[in-house]
Amino acid sequence: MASPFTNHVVIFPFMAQGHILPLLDLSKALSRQHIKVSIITTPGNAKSILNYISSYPHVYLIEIPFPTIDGLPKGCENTSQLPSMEFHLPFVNVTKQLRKPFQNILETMLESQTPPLCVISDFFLGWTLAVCRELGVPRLVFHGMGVLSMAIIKSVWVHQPHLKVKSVFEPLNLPGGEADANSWGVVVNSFEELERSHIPCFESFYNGAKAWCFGPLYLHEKMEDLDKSSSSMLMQWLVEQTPDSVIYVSFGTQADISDTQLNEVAFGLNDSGFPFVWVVRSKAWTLPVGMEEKIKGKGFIIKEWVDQPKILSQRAIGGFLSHCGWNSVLESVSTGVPILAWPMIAEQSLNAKLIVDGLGAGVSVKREKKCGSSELVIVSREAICEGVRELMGRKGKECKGESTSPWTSG
Ligand SMILES: O=c1ccn([C@@H]2O[C@H](COP(=O)(O)OP(=O)(O)O[C@H]3O[C@H](CO)[C@@H](O)[C@H](O)[C@H]3O)[C@@H](O)[C@H]2O)c(=O)[nH]1
Repeated sequence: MASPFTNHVVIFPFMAQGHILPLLDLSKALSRQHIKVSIITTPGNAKSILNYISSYPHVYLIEIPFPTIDGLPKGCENTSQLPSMEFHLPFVNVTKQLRKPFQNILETMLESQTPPLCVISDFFLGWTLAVCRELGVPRLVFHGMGVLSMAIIKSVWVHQPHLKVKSVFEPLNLPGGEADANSWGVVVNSFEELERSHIPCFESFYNGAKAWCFGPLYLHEKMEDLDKSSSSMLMQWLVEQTPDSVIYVSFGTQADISDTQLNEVAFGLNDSGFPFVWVVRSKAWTLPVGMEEKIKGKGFIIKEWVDQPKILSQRAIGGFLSHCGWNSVLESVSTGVPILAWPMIAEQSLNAKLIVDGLGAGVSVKREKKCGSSELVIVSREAICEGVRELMGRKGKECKGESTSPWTSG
C-alpha cells in the first residue's frame, strides 16, 4: 500500500513552553500538508503536547525519559517548573544525556519505510547536530527568538564588541561570522515583513544555511481551534467590555518575580483605573489585603493556563503589559495590540527595543532599582500606573496608527 505521507520530519523541542508551542504549531502545519511529523519529548511534557496534537492524524509522539537533576524533584521536566532561574543551566546541560536515546530513535527511523527528511531541533539541544551529521540527516536549528535578537546575540558572542567600548553609552559595532553554523538551515518564528532587513546579517553567521521565516507560527492554527475557549467566563466578560478598554498582563513562563514586585503590579494596575486581565504564574502569591474587594468586577487574576492569542484577539484588549518574550511579541504585533514593554530576562530587552524604537508599537515601563533589601522592586506601582495610562491613552492610539489630533478626529 502506498504511504499516506509525502515525507517525514522529526521535531525535537527544548522543554520550555515558549519553545514547545511554536514547534507544535509548525507540526500541525506540516501535518496538514500530509507530512508525517514525529515529535520527540519526555513523559512529563507528553501529556500537554498530546492535548494540542490529538486531532492531527500525521503527528506522532515519541517519549524518552528525562534524566534526573540533583536538587530538583522528580517529574520536573519543563523550565516552567524550575523553582528558580539558577536551575536553567543545569537543566540545559542534563539534556545532553538524551543523546544516546535520540541516536537510537534516528537509527531505527532510517531503517524504516519512512526515513526522516530532516530533523528540526532546538538550539538548546545543540548536541543533536553531531548525531544528525553522523547519520547523514540534515538538521535545521530552531531558536524560538526573532531574527534581530539572534543576530545581535551571535555577533556579541563572536566579536565581543562590549569589551572594546569605554562606556555603556558608546554604540557597539556588530559585524558577522560564528558556530552553530553547520546546521543545514534555521527555522525562524518570524516573518519577513517584520525583520527582512536583519536576515542577511543573521545568515552571515552560518556556513550557507538559509533562515526560513515561517512565523508567526501560532497563526498556522485553524481559527476553529482557537475558538475552543470562547465560552469561558473570562471570554464572556471580555465580549461585554468597551473596545480597547482592557489591559492584558502576562510575564511568560520563565521569569521569577518576587511577591513584593507582584504586589506593586497589583497596586499599579488598580491605581490606573483600567480594567485588566492578569495571568500570574506564581501559585503561592496572593493579593495584598483588601485588594480583592477593590478589583472586583474590573480585574481578572488568573493562575491557570489561558489561550493568550485568543485573549489578545478580543476587541476589548487595548494594550499588553508584557515581558516581551518573542512569542508574546508576535502575538501582540499580529493582533495589533500595543505593548507596555517590561523586559526581564534573556533577549527580552532586545525585543522591547524592536517594539518601542524599531516598530513604534509600544512604550517602555519606567524602571527603578531599590536593591537595599532582599525584596527587589524593579518597577514601582507609580511607574506601572503611569505606563498603563500612557499605553491605554494617546500613546497607544499613536502606536496603532490612529490619529489623536483634535483636527482630524470625527
Ligand atoms: O497562560 C498562558 C501563558 C502563556 N501562554 C503562551 O505561552 C507562550 C509564552 O512565550 P513567550 O511570550 O515567548 O514567553 P516565555 O515562555 O517566557 O519565553 C521564553 O522563550 C522565548 C522564545 O525563545 C524567549 O523569547 C523568551 O525570552 C523566553 O523567556 C506564548 O505563546 C503565550 O501565548 C499561553 O498561551 N497561556
